[in-house]
Amino acid sequence: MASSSTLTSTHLPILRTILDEWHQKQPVPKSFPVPLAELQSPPSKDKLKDVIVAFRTRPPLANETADKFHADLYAKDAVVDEAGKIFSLQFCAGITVASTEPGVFFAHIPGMKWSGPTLTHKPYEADLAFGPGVDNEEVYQRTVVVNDMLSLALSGGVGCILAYGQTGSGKTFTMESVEHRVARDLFDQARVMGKRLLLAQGADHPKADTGDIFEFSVTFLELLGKHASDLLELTEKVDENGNPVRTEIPVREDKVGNVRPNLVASIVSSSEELEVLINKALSHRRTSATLRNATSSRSHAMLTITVKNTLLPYADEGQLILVDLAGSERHEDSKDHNKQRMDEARDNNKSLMNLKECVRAKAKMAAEDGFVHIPWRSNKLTMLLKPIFDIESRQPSRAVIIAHVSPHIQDTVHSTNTLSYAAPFKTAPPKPRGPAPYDAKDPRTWDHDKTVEWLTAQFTARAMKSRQAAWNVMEKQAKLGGKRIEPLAAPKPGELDLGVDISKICPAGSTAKNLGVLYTPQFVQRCLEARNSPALTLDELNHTAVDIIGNLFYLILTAKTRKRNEIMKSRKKLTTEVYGDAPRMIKDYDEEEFLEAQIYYGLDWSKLVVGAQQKCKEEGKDWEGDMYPRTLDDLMDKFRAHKASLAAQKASDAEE
Ligand SMILES: Nc1ncnc2c1ncn2[C@@H]1O[C@H](COP(=O)(O)OP(=O)(O)OP(=O)(O)O)[C@@H](O)[C@H]1O
Repeated sequence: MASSSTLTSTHLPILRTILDEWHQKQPVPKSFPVPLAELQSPPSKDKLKDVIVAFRTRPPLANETADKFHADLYAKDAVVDEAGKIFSLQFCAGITVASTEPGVFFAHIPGMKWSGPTLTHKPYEADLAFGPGVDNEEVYQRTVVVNDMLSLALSGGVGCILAYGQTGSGKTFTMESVEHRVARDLFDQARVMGKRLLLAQGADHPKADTGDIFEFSVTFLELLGKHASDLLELTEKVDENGNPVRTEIPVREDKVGNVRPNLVASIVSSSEELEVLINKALSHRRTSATLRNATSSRSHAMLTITVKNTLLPYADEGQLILVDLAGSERHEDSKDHNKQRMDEARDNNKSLMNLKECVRAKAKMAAEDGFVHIPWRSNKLTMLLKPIFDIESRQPSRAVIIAHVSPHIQDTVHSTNTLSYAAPFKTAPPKPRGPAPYDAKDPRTWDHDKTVEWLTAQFTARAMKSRQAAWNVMEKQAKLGGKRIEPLAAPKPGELDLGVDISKICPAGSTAKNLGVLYTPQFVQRCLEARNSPALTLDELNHTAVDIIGNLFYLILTAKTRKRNEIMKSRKKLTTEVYGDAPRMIKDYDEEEFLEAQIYYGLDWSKLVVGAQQKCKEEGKDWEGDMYPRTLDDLMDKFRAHKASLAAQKASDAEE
């Protein structure tokens, strides 16, 4: 393979001829099956994938070809201006879009034989592929809108859009446009959703006209190498090179397992305010990038919009995370860097590799509906994306990754790296497997009748509780008056008023699996619409509905976790069968590694284990069989990540 440095502009005419011949033999490229104007609102949620991957290439920029060859005066198609300066060289494509949906890019890889230059054409597949003629609005509609990312965040889920690619390939161009469009659409969509929810509450709600029930806060974080800082922090301080000095923000898990870096969270209440904030953060990013005498591609920039539903304050907060990733660098690109730049490049590449592992694992897990370990604790970037990768999170999440490549043949080596990085994220939708065998503890296997029975039991328990509470009050009053009342008898059939019509919450044909994919506000809305008596006040019904859907999510999560434990157990059994009964503690760590980890944690070890045990007790979970092995797993994961970063540091020090 000829690298961009061995390829010269004199090869371009022959490469273009080979490419033309190849193009003539190819079928007509497939365009999008549904034109932009006819794009429907999001498909059914069952059909949405957890990870969607798109490729994008941009048009060549003016004089870019000449710049890439440092203006080769002897090129056959060089156009020279009066001053003798090359201002134009004909462009040669390094990428061809063969199909847009499903997406297929061909990378044209130049090579050299004794007989002259050659081209190899390698296909890469994604869910979507955007060629140079596709504008930002279409990219936004086909990635963010079609995949329902805004409603996901407004409904308490987590949506993440990531832009990946080589420096100059168009990541920032895409992400800035996505950010501005999100600012444009988010508030309108929030008002529509708010009005719908308020309507279900009753028309006389004070905010029924505006639908103004969401609160939005925004943070903007920059991760440069291992150093996180707040792009919204105003700073006057500059270092000796004139670079702005921002406070380093620690990125770590707190006691309850959240990763919430201490950033300035700005409250915004309109598209205009969000626009202003985005522009401010982007200008800080540009300024610091320019002052550092580099491009923005050296850092990851993460804009997080957090959404709180004031109508359902006890439901999870939604998040929309937009990440403009640092450009990946090849060793060749970084050979002239100073130590600091090399360290940054190494840290960036490491975080991008970890990100790849996590995204792949998430995509695989969703496609197979099974358990796959997601190593999100392995570095700061993936830790910051914990809500996307933590399999134990109850929040639904979805990620769209847009991989950008340069259109030029001189960049094909880089482009193939980018495409082979992102292509494995594309997974086939889960195969229809027929109904899973019934398992009383796994709602995903329940039929309609069992689901109705469970819902009825949930509402009955709630009604019994309020009946008991009402009786307690009566008994207390009677006691004060020196009287006694009859003990509370079991309700007669039909006597208990549940306050809702269960058949409206779970209509014919619907099962727990269908309810499990509803967002919390959707389930609440359904319950409000099914309200048929004043037995439950609106507020009580809101609470009860959030509790019940929470219980259902919990059962589903526990069923998945049980599966995880079974898989881990069977893995251990397999290892024992093959290797004999090695001196193992729980799972697959040996005693030596276990001891090393305990030394690393010191006194914190027992504090963390006892803390987890306490929490487990409070939550009524299984310690021995479930939470204890998991706690150890987590501690060992962190320890291994620490060991891996020490090893990487050592290796790079040795290289120097
Ligand atoms: N689809 C596009 N159409 C037209 N111009 C584009 C497109 N994508 C990118 N560009 C232009 O290409 C140049 C490089 O794009 P951009 O800065 O977004 O790349 P990048 O990958 O973010 O680079 P870096 O990593 O260095 O920040 C910019 O001048 C941008 O305006």
